[in-house]
Amino acid sequence: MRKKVIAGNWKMNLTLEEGVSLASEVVNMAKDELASDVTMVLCTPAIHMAAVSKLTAEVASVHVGAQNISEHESGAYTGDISADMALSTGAEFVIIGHSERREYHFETNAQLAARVELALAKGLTPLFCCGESLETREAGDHVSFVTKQLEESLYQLSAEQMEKVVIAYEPIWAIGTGVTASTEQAQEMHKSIREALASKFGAEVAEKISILYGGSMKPGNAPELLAQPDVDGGLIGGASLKSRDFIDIAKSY
Ligand SMILES: O=C[C@H](O)COP(=O)(O)O
Repeated sequence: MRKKVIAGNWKMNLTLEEGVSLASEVVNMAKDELASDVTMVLCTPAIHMAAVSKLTAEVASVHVGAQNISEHESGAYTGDISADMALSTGAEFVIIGHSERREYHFETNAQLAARVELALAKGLTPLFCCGESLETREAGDHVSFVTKQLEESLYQLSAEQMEKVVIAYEPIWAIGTGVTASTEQAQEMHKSIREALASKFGAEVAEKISILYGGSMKPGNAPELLAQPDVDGGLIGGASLKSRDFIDIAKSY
């Protein structure tokens, strides 16, 4: 049975006070309403993580994640945060390779490979993001593009390491646009990702890996997306900033 993961990516939103208030609402609703087999993750801005971790400690199903870590352990990297720093706040997950970081910070697949390895070595669960642009999809190259992202950032891992990674497929054209991938588009890509992982790491490993969908997921479209056989959860941006919507998505299973 694959882990069901509903992760919220707050991106660069909310003051510390607003973030604590949102996390508190999510924790209280999760306590009252959420099935125990759903893992929720709040990927907050770095400065919120310690305070939010204190709140999530009250409920076993809600965890904190960082939105990024450096591939360096420590040193003169102004503005970056290390895996150890994230861990010291109570974070257990980390988003690696979000398309916004790939685009605005020019992160490369090789750099992301190093971050995934460091996260695993330190005991953080990587939420590894992949996904194609509209141009790539319209050219019909989406499967090969995403497969290349996996090859260049994950194929150096051992099967034992790979089992600990969570993948998030986020078509760039669906992020923050209100346009969601159709259930067929999502399932096609999730199945392709699982097949690629099976051919590299073996079917048994691939079957254990949770593959999340991200891109305009909302309470209205979550049930049909989450019902797809290879969709094991969601990485949610905008709708994770509203406690009611976020919890309702998690209840869609
Ligand atoms: O990390 C989350 C994704 O970028 C999805 O964002 P969105 O739900 O606002 O489209």
